[in-house]
Amino acid sequence: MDGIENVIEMDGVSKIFHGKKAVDGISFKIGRGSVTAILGPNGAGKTTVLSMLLGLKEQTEGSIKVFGLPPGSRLVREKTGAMLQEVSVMDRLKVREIIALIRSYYPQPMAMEVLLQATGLAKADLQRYAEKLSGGQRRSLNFALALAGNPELLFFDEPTVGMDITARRHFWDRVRGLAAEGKTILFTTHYLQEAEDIADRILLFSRGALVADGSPDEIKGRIVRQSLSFLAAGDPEELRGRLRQLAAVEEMYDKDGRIVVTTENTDEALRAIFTGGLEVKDVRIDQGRLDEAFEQLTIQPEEGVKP
Ligand SMILES: Nc1ncnc2c1ncn2[C@@H]1O[C@H](COP(=O)(O)OP(=O)(O)OP(=O)(O)O)[C@@H](O)[C@H]1O
Repeated sequence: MDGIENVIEMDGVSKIFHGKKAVDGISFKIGRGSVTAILGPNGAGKTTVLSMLLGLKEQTEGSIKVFGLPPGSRLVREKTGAMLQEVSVMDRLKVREIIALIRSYYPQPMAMEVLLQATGLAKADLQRYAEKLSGGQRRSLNFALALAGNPELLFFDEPTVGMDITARRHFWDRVRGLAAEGKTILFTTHYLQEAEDIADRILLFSRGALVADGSPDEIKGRIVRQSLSFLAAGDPEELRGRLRQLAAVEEMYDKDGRIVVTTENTDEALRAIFTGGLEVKDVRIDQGRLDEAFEQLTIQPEEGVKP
């Protein structure tokens, strides 16, 4: 242990490619033993952030520290493992030889038995040539290579793309096992459910910027507006006019023949509606979901027309 509490520190980091900002003034810290998801749509800058943290790309502005050191330093590399989107394994070598080679680079590699168990690679796969592996087996081999050095910090870039549901579940079960051992995990995904299910913290990226940072619940609580919907029991125009006067009502629109109002506090809005004697019927409360939050935060400006 090196006594460093924050495994990762990014401060005001930007990356410019040919005059275009792919990453725009990002700052965050990642504590030891946490499982963090970088969530965002295609092109949000997720892979670029991982590449900078791995020392594969240099930032244009800002400072990046991993274990208190510049990314890519030898000491950092010894403590880090990564599974990236580009799956390239060394052909003409057997799986056992590739793993042995990568293990040999590290001072305290993970024992072969443990490695097989942690990644789901079968013993029989070890004798096969990498080029003969199926897509799923190649993923397992890449997972094994990421773990070979028994790293403290693991990066996974969209790790479950192309995996079927069973493979995905097994993968995340194994990652949870690694997290339970105290490893720090940072992964990118554009699956909301995955981020919500796996991570204890979500960094939400949109167009290169960090637009929300918190636990899945905090993110929901912060940005998901609750809504009420109902039918008009009397004159709908009069009802709309009176709803506009209520402080608890933020926005109002029609959807599927119902009047919808958004509010920060459904209890207060309901109380105002009933104590004011507003004529409503068939009232429904919608708690809001993370998907809506995601859409709200990552919506492109040209699509950002309010309903
Ligand atoms: N080497 C490069 N040269 C020029 N532009 C780049 C380069 N790498 C990334 N970009 C641009 O930077 C932006 C962010 O890309 P990045 O790959 O980091 O996004 P991402 O969130 O990982 O997306 P995806 O989910 O599609 O992998 C994109 O607009 C992309 O076109």
